[in-house]
Amino acid sequence: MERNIAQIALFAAMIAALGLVPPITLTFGVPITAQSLGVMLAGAVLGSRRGFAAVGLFVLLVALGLPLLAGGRGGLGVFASPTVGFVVGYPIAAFVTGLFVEHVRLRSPGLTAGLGAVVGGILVLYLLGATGLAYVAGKTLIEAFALVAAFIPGDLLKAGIAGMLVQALAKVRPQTLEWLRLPASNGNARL
Ligand SMILES: O=C(O)CCCC[C@@H]1SC[C@@H]2NC(=O)N[C@@H]21
Repeated sequence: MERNIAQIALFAAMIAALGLVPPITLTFGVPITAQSLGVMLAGAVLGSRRGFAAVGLFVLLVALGLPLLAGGRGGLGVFASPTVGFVVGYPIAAFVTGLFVEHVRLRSPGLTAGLGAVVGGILVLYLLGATGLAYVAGKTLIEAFALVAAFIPGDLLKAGIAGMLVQALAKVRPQTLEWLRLPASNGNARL
């Protein structure tokens, strides 16, 4: 229990720390940010429920006004900005990444985590992010998807980094990755 709380707090703090990397804001008001790497890692390392809790805690602190988003932003105004779908989608992206690693077995933990990050941290997050962007900026969903496609190369790189970090963690501290111990007979797909 205490260990869970400590890990959840640690990952929320890590996402906040990644906000210190200066963002590059694109013309449509959504930045390239290192924080989405933290979201991928939270799901890939902690799994679905604890990953959701860690990222949810981070988003709650932002909503309460702490300037934890890249560039020192925070407060309820964020939820009326072009990034609303991404911020609301962060915990869901971590949850889906976690679900993936808990239920799919690939050749290595790193590959499982990397692909989980692509599914949760790119596919699901972009779906929510583009929906929010379309709503706030008065664009069609197709137009919003065309805009957020600009993030794909950077986010594929982040998913690769998440996979490599999880692979290293699986070697030096496998007990951290609780999902590694889930039995294959537990409905897990082996690919
Ligand atoms: O700081 C915010 O208000 C949220 C920014 C969301 C940015 C999204 S996350 C997925 C994609 N990859 C990036 O680097 N930026 C966008």
